Amino acid sequence: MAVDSSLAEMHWKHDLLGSIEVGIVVLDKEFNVKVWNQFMENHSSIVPGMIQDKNLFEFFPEIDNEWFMRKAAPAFSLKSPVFIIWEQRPYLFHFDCNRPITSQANYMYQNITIFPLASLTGQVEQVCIVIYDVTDEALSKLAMQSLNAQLENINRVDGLTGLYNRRFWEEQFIMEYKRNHRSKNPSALIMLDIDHFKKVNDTHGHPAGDEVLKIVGSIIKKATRETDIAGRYGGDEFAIILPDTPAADVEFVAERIRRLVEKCTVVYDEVNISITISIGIAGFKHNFTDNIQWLDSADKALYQAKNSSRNRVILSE
Ligand SMILES: Nc1nc2c(ncn2[C@@H]2O[C@H](COP(=O)(O)OP(=O)(O)OP(=O)(O)O)[C@@H](O)[C@H]2O)c(=O)[nH]1
Repeated sequence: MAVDSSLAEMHWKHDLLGSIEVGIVVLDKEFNVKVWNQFMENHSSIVPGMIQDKNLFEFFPEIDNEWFMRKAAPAFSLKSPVFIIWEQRPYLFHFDCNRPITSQANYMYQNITIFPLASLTGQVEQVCIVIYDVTDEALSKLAMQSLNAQLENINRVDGLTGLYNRRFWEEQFIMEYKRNHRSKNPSALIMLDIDHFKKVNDTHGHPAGDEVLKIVGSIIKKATRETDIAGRYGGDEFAIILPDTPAADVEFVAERIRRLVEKCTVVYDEVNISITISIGIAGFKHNFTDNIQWLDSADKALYQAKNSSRNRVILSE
């Protein structure tokens, strides 16, 4: 018996649309659904009979329709395909991610292509949207980005105190020095050193000394602004850049840190350890010829503080 050829064609088209692992949706100019394949049915639980000839946005209110219509416009008017990658928008249809429970994805990441479908007259009355599930690719790229960010952070941060390490702090200091030459608002530099720290180590042990360093680091973090650049310069010495800050304000910050350290008691192995710090401050001067001069000024002020009974803040001339 001869099979009607158009019926046979319909049959294989149906099979084809049903078996491919991408979403296929055909829309007319009013964004009414003309084709809805098995992939779309499986992920949305909407069968073709329910959505056929209905407006897409009524079924998917989460789609930003203005944005989507703007994106699809070139497919209708210029007859050119449009690509939307997951980095631009993670998904068009909010479908669950069918990965194992251990997966971090809360939804299916999607790449989208919108193809113009031209009629025999060359007019584009419909477009075909192809939805690719790119969850695995997206997750591995996001994991890689997060790993890189962690590595970058490890490279910048002192493991003990959580402040910037010396190398990164010095890079910032050089940039700040150059910026100050162009700026009208001078920044200031604080150098800070724990008093008689060797004695802390000798009396209570190195781990107790480490605890003291951690506490001083956390006090510095608490007492400074997010825009200030605080680093562990080495051993028990810390350095802080305070961008665009007048000397009087810097003295106030330094004094606050000094008092907080003086008031706090570090408890280690049930032993109370009291400490003090000495602080030197140097404001930026336009006659500095390199950044080391700025550092030396702050260091000299710190040395003066150490030499005048410690537990003091000295502002360089
Ligand atoms: N616990 C611990 N000690 C450190 C670390 N890095 C350096 N030190 C010690 O810090 C001490 C630094 O001492 P100094 O700054 O030279 O002298 P000080 O005893 O603090 O005396 P003044 O600075 O003159 O008040 C040395 O004993 C170092 O061994 C560290 O990461 N942890």
